[in-house]
Amino acid sequence: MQENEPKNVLEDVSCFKLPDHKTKIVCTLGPASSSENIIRKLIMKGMNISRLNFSHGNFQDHKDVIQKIRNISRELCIEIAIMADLPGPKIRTGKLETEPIHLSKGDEVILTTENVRGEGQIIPVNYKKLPESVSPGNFIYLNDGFIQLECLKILKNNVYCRVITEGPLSSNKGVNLPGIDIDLEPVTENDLKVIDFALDAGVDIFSISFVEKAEDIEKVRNFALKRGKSVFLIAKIEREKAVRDIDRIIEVSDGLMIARGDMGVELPIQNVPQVQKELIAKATMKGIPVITATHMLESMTENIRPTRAEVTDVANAILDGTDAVMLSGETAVGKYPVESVEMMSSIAKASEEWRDRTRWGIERIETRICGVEMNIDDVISHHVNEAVQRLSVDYVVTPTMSGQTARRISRFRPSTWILAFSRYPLTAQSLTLSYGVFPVYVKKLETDWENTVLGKMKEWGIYQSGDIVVLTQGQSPGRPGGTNLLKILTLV
Ligand SMILES: Nc1ncnc2c1ncn2[C@@H]1O[C@H](COP(=O)(O)OP(=O)(O)OP(=O)(O)O)[C@@H](O)[C@H]1O
Ligand SMILES: CC(=O)C(=O)O
Ligand SMILES: [K+]
Ligand SMILES: [Mg+2]
Repeated sequence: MQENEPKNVLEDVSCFKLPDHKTKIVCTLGPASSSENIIRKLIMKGMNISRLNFSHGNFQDHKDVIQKIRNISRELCIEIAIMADLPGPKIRTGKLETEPIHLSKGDEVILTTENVRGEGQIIPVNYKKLPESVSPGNFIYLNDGFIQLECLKILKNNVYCRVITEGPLSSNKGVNLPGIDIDLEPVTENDLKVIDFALDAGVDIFSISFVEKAEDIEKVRNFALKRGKSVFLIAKIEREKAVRDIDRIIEVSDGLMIARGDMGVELPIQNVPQVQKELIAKATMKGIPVITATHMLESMTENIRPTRAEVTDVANAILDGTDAVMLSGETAVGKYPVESVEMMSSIAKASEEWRDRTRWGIERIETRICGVEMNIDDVISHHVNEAVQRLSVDYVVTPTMSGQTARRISRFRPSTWILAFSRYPLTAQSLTLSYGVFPVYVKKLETDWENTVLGKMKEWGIYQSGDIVVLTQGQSPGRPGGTNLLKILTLV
């Protein structure tokens, strides 16, 4: 395992603040959330991971935001991970002269691949092969599928369409051609440039858009390795191909994102909930974090209160077993970014309390994990979970190199916090994504790690005589995957 520079992680954490919920919250930062003031509030209200969508904004903007997040994270002493979301081969509309424009039912519009600004009925699109890819009768979707066009005819660089479903359109919105084979590699040249930039800025968590196969993930990992960096790679599942090849993709991914925005156009929209449930179950079994994304509190982009359906959607994703929930437009461009995170946190808290009480869905997870062949890590994590349920355990404490042990325990969604100590910055960073895990980066974690950890707990004032702590341990703390001991301590 490669050791990256600890640019992006709190060093020698001297404070300890457990949130009141264990579900992790990802916020997309954008124009509505790039000021220090808003970033500070988002962190205080529960953001764990900042997502920078490199489909928008420029490198300088992102660089400034990265610096601000780091400064404020240090000031508040709260670990925040930064995730760079790669643009991928997403086809988008170009720049419109005035925006938004309204496309009305029955209108005729022209999608052009020429390098022009959108005006009147002309809408530029950034995919040169559009005219040869579509045929009359095909449907083309704009803006996450909210606008539906039917292709009428193709003339040179122009695709003439009729508006079937109307709606507003702005610059740089997604164009989807479900069912049509598009000749674009999932990891583009532009993506590699973004990775280059992000690695230099100390970002090493990436979400890879429009993944189709395991090789897409490997391409990014190898690219980073050549630059001497370890990376944490989240496969964004938003294409039918990825859903079909999910088992191979999971094998090589460090995490999954259920990218429901594009998924809801690329797949029949009514299949999204089932895919969500299956992906969460698969990721949980594998012990990798899964993020449920897009439209979670969409109406809060404009309104201070969400709909009942949205609140229920967030709660249901948590009850399905998601590690993290994500906000997109709500925090990037919305009117109420801070209120949106606050709302997420309160839904998470209520859902988790109810689940801890009723054990809703938990037995299903346990049965699944214990129903197949178990390895040593599985057995240890299963017994940690047993201990948490039978004794009134105050903390689960685990030293971790790759993060595996902490993630395996987290799979059971225990009601106790898992304090995960690592001397690997990327491990500490990436554990911010896992349900119920509180990662701590420590510079030194040698054979006497138990004293280091208990010392930290004393320093934080959470060491109380009579507390029960479950510790896991490997015989050689330097080796990954070697956890083979479980210790139950009553602190004196
Ligand atoms: N850094 C940014 N600068 C400007 N606008 C942004 C930025 N990040 C997000 N947005 C805006 O917020 C909207 C929602 O964000 P989101 O991250 O879901 O992007 P998207 O373009 O819809 O799709 P995808 O996530 O598939 O790239 C975007 O459509 C865009 O208008
Ligand atoms: C997040 C994202 O890319 C989507 O939902 O499509
Ligand atoms: K993107
Ligand atoms: Mg997408």
